[in-house]
Amino acid sequence: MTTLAAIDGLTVTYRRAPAPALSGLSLDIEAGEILAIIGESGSGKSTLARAIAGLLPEKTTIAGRLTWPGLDGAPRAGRDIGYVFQDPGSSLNPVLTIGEQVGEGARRHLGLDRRAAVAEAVRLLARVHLPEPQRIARAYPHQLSGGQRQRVAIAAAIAARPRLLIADEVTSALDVLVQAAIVDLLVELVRADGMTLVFVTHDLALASGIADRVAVMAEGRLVELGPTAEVVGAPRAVETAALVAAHIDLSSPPLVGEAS
Ligand SMILES: Nc1ncnc2c1ncn2[C@@H]1O[C@H](COP(=O)(O)OP(=O)(O)OP(=O)(O)O)[C@@H](O)[C@H]1O
Ligand code: NI
Repeated sequence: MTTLAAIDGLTVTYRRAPAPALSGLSLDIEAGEILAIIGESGSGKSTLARAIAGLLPEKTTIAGRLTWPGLDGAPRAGRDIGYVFQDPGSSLNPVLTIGEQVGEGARRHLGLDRRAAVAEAVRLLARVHLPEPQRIARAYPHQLSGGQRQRVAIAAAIAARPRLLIADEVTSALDVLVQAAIVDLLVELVRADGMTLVFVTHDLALASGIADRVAVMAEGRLVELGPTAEVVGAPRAVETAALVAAHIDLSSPPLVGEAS
């Protein structure tokens, strides 16, 4: 297996924060894997995701190393890494058409002219299974449902054909059926293109349904990392065990690795 990104001793302290949000975190991301990052609210999942993508705010103190053995050099923002946020309403520009914003990445990074970029946008909108992609390309974000907007955000994130896609709680604002469809879409896209997916969620069931490996975070530290079935079936960290137990208490569908 090729290592796409190697994180070594990463410590992140936000400006004026009393304590680091990430403390000495080490983790390799393998090329082509689906890696889920789970943990309670405030455990540092989004901080890790943003650190990997180079999206931490200015004046954040960052120590440790992040290297990219799987890339030719440092990743280019928006090109080598695609990022999908929780709320597509805030990541999409309300005054640009869907086609303009999805085509923008292709125009900038793949050197397409305006016409070609619009055609590429329509192709991408079809890839994320939006009905009538030609019509949607001419629409504005407010004319779409939340699930459709999230599909648009995914199309925009993959427009420059990134090696790594980071999805941070991309389904938590959606209802359950739409959640499942969006997760299926992400898996379909990363498998088809050989992309690597970092899937951030507080939902262990959602993570265990798709991930090759699961990383469990607590209080800014990595407390467990392993193949999904092992982590879920035989948790070693108390924090993982608590997440599994909380899931069973909710009597949701069985997790991977549980006896049914
Ligand atoms: N921009 C920021 N400035 C200061 N502190 C921050 C900032 N963003 C996050 N934090 C703090 O860093 C810690 C980790 O937050 P982070 O958002 O990474 O957690 P998370 O696991 O993604 O949580 P959630 O599940 O709620 O999204 C928390 O204590 C949070 O309050
Ligand atoms: Ni978060």
